[in-house]
Amino acid sequence: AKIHMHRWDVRYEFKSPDCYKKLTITINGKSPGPTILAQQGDTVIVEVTNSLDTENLAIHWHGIRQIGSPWSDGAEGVTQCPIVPGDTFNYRFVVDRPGTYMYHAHYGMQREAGLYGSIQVSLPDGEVEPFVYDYDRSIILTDWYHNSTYEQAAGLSSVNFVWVGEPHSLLIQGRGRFNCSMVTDQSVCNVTNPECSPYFLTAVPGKVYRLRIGSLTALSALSFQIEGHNMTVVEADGHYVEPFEVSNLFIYSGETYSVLVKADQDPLKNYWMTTSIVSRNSTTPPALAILNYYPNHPRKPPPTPPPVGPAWNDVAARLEQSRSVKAHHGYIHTPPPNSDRAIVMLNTQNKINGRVRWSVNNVSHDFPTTPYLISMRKNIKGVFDQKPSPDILPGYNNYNIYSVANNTNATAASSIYRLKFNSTVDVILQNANTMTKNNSETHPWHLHGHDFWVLGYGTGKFDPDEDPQKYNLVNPIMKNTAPLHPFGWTALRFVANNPGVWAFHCHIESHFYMGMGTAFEEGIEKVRKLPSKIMGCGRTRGRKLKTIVK
Ligand SMILES: O=C1O[C@H]([C@@H](O)CO)C(O)=C1O
Repeated sequence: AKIHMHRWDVRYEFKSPDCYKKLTITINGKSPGPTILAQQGDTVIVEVTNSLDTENLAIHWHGIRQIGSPWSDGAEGVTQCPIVPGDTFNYRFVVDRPGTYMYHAHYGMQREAGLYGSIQVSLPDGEVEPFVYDYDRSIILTDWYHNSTYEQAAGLSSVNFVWVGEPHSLLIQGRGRFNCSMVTDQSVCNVTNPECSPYFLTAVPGKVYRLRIGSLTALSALSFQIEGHNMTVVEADGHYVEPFEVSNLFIYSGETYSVLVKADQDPLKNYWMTTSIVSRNSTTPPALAILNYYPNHPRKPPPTPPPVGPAWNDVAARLEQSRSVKAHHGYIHTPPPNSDRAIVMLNTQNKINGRVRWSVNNVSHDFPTTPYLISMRKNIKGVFDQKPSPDILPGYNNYNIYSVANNTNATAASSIYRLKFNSTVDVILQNANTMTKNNSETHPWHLHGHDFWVLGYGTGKFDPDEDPQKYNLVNPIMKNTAPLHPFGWTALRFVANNPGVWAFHCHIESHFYMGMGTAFEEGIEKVRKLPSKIMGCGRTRGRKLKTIVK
């Protein structure tokens, strides 16, 4: 196994990814940042220098389980103190499974300022994938706001709630196009800026392309489509999928998919690749990229109008595609037949102390200033709420998921779930109506430190007697992120076998910021000695000195 050493300098720079000039977080001058390439079993070391000057930093390696290195997970408040301006921090982890992963900032709402990139882990020498292709490309889809994360965070957490609203544009691999005619100042928005020229993928006629598509949107659920070409889904979150064909790929923030595309259309023209918003009635226009048939000019616009994405409110189509994602027949990890514990997580929008928040079982999550991993491993008392979050909302049976949420009992707390080491845990995510009439949103839930089996998706309210009998225990896909569809439920199973403390949260940046998450602790006593570099905040600060003074 090899060791890959990366040195990253993270700073703010003015960039124009959608032609509009905005302060963007870059890595070594780039957003998206450099792609991490490694082979299964390799060690990756990323030496991160925080040159943001006035802002803390933490970076999460999304989909990497961090077995034996929970302190490298990069979840600020959970596994480490933030990297303060000017400081350097080494992330060191083993990439133990082949597949498509991502990295992104995990401090405040920093991810949406542009700190993200791809991780590609290849198979060991001599091993092959269960599908063939000629070339592969990584494409990360994001949505993009011209407002600063500070402005957004202040609006979300004030009593006079200001919602972030719909994004200004969508980006395909860091490139989009804002309508500059809405901006008078040419120096702020200029369509001829090369930074916002459309992304293109050059295809040699007859060849097969593996597109590794990831989504790191701040808010939006997306559909991705290529004019005139179907796509065969072959990988999801690092696991092989029993291949199925789609004309559009639904993808939620935090997910990755590999699709195969054959360049078998008219080679004399180029084709549109587009991504558009679903699940919200958005005003944001689709992003356009070009599938360029060699040797046409890559900027030659396709002669036809871009394909229109699916209807934003067609939940059934999205549910059906979610259900189609199953483990590839030669690569099934069979889940344990039963679970030791089932946690039903009711997702609600609430008002707490006059502020709009999101809750699970009436608990809206607040992060403690002392990271859980450190306080639990070092037995520092009194830094987070010890009363565990409930496994089911008291009165759940009478909760009407279709009525406007008015459960005034919700509180903000830093409590988490403690799991028995090696136990099998089911999490049933249950959606509900928001505080807006006839409204329920899509929430992609992401689990750190594990892959879970997706046992099933359902509509309406989960029935604890009937629905588990319909779980797919035969060939469920394993993932690290799965959508919870409007007014529906999603059932997940995982084995709590990775010593550490692991965040579990809605991957929508603003929802996570508004409390939509929690954490799981398992086997904390098995965690090796914590590196001192993760400390320095909250009650982890100056501990030795304190003892001496006493
Ligand atoms: O958290 C959210 O708040 C708004 C809306 O529910 C209240 O303005 C919205 O669309 C969200 O997803």
